[in-house]
Order: sequence, then structure tokens, then C-alpha cells
Amino acid sequence: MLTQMLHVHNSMGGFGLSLLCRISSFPSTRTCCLHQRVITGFQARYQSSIPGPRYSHYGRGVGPALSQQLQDLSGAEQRRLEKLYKGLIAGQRASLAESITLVETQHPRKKELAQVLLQRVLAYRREQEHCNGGKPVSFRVGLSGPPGAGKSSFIEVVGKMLTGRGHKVSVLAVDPSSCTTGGSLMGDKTRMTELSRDMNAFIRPSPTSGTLGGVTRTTNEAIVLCEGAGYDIVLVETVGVGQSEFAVADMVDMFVLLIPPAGGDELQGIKRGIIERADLVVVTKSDGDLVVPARRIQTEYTSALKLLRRQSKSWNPKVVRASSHSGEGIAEVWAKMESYRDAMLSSGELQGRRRAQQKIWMWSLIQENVLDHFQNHPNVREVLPRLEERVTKGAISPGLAADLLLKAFSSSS
Ligand SMILES: Nc1nc2c(ncn2[C@@H]2O[C@H](COP(=O)(O)OP(=O)(O)OP(=O)(O)O)[C@@H](O)[C@H]2O)c(=O)[nH]1
Repeated sequence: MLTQMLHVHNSMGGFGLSLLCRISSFPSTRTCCLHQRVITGFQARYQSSIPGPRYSHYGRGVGPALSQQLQDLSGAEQRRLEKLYKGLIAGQRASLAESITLVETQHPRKKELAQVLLQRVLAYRREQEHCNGGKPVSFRVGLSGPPGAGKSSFIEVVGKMLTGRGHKVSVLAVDPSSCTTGGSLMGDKTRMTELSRDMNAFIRPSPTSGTLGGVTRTTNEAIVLCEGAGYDIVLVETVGVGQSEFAVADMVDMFVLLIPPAGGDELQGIKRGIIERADLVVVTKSDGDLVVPARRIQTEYTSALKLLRRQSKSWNPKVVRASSHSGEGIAEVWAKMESYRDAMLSSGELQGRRRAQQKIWMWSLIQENVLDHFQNHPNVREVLPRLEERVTKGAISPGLAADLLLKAFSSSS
């Protein structure tokens, strides 16, 4: 029996969540070496015969301020989490959808529950990885490209091909416009109609509100939940606008850029920085009259990639062409993705990338929370408008204003 201590608290003084709980997780090493479906069935039965996880009050010994904030889960909360967890690892789509809704919530108590559930799913996934020789049990692919590049058509065709080969595919979306306009870039049309009817696929649209940091955090957590539910391929789609594609590149094993066979102005929006992050560039719509421009774009990008610094020792980024309409090149694109995964897994780079990403996300969340805390601090709010005005008028330097604000912030603590 594996016992975990989860201690999530905010040492900056009362913002964010504070939770200390203990989670018992159960799959034995031997059982998890069985086939996935057997494991799930076994666990569902095994778990029902053992007492549920204990979420105890570990307030003693952690200091009066924190211990006061710690709360036990009520019986109803325990039962809800237990039901969600069981349903999730049994691969029930309704439980997965409900679990993702839980991690997306803004409600403080539900946020805490979501963290308890996540820790449990993480423990389950670690056991599975352990049985898989320490290798990840899923492949996470980020797909980005300008609006209209053919992303959803591509995901639909690749997704269908993969479910046809026995994979379970989940598709998560990060829509940068969700943070400003309620999701108009990706959410205003029915996307991937066939894939959404496929029982081995799970499609989740982007959360419709929140900051980019918030949306990307919940996407990171949704990835974990999808993997817990047995989805071995997780596709994360975003549109190449704003910073969302960099955020997605930081949460996946492989980052794929989709480029339409257009030139000039239409490609202006593609940032050089994001081309550097691409492990694979797919020139889309390579059919009919578009084959010639698609070939030209392929040559241009192949030359451009040669000039960029290599991201990996075991993989050279490639440029391929495909058509979701004719199906040409689709199987080849997937074959390239598999070669990438195999090369990165055998060199250990993929595992290293995942470890590095955990740290990136921890710091990015800290930055977001600390900034939020700083901006909402009463002392800072009091002096901020005047200092901002003086800086913009050139009366004081930005450096001095920053020093004064930081002093105001720290003088209270
Ligand atoms: N000729 C051709 N057209 C395609 C292909 N794939 C997509 N299209 C067309 O390109 C347009 C945009 O395709 P989508 O798949 O919706 O593109 P998207 O990148 O998801 O678009 P956004 O959701 O706006 O970001 C549609 O009119 C598609 O029919 C293809 O392989 N060949």
C-alpha cells in the first residue's frame, strides 16, 4: 500500500488553497502488469472491498496558522470522490467529463477536492508507469496552427485512424480567445463530428473563461485525468494566436505545427519562436491544386528548420505534407510521430522533457499566483495608481517605482 502525503499550501499568506491530506492508493506492482482492462476491472472490484481512502486531519505539528485552515472531507465528499475515481479508472466517459469539470471549477472547496482526486489519479498513473518499465503510458501531442490551417479536419482523420487501430484518443483544446471573448476562435462551430461520436474518443472543448494561465493549468490537469481513464493518446489542440501555443508546447511530448499551403500574408502570423519549438511541421491540404504550393511550403520550411538550433539529440524536426480530404500522407505523418516517440523514449529524452515540464509549470503557477497576490495586496493597491502615474509622466524611474511597490508589499508581512 502506497501512502502519500499531499501538502498543498500557500506560504505567501493565505491565498490559493491549503490542504493537507493523506491518500491511500492500492494497485500492487504485480496486478498492474496485467492488461489494462484486466487491471481496471480488478481494481474496481478490489477497491470496493477495502476501506475507502482516508483523508485525515494532519493539522498537528504543522503550525497553528496552517492547521486551522486544514479541513477534513465530509462523508458526502469522500463518497463523491470515490465514485468519480472508480468511474474514471474504469474508463467511464461521464466520470472523466465530471472530473475535468471539477478541476476547472473556481469554487475554492471544489478546487481542493479536485486536487485530492488528481493526487490519487497521479498515484495510479505512477504505478502503471512503474509496470511499463518507467516509461510513460501515454503519448501527448500538441497541435497548433493558424486559424483555418485544417487542425480539426486533421485531428478528425488521424483520430479516427488511431481509434481504428485500437487506441483510445482524447482531444483537449486550449482556446486563447476563451480568456477574452468566451472562446470564439475554436468554439463557434461543430468540430470533429465523426470523432465525437466515436466511443474510443473523448473530445473536450476549451474552458470558456479564465486567464490563459488558468486555462492551461486545467488542461495540464485534464491530461492527467484522461491518462487515468485509459486514453493512451492525448492530443492538445490550440490555435496559433497569442501565447497559448508556447504553453501547449510546454505540456506535451511532441509539438506539431500545422501550416496551410498559403504564402505571404497568410503565413505572417506564424511566429519564428514557435517554429523553433516544432518537432514536426505538417503542410496541410496537400491535394488537388494545392499540391504545388504545399510542396513549395515544404521546401521552404525544410530549409528554414535546418538553420534553427536543434532541440533534441535524438530527433531532427521534419516537414511532411498531408491531406485530410484525400487521406494522403496521414498514415505517414503518424508513422513519423511514432518514430519520434520511439527515438525520444529510447534515449530517455521524452521522460526528461516531462520532468522538466513539471518544474516549468510549478514556476509558472507560482509566478501567476504571486503576481496576483502582489497586485491585490492592500498596501500595493493604495500606492499603485500614484506610482504608475509618476512613472508614465517620467517623474520617477520604473526601477524606483518597482522598489517602492515591493517595499510596500513586504512591509506588511
Ligand atoms: N483541400 C483541403 N481543404 C481542407 C483540408 N483540411 C481542411 N480543409 C478545409 O480548410 C478549412 C478549415 O479547416 P478546419 O479543419 O476547420 O481548420 P482549423 O484549423 O481547425 O480551423 P479553426 O478552427 O478556424 O482554427 C475548411 O473549409 C476545410 O474544409 C484538406 O486536407 N484539403
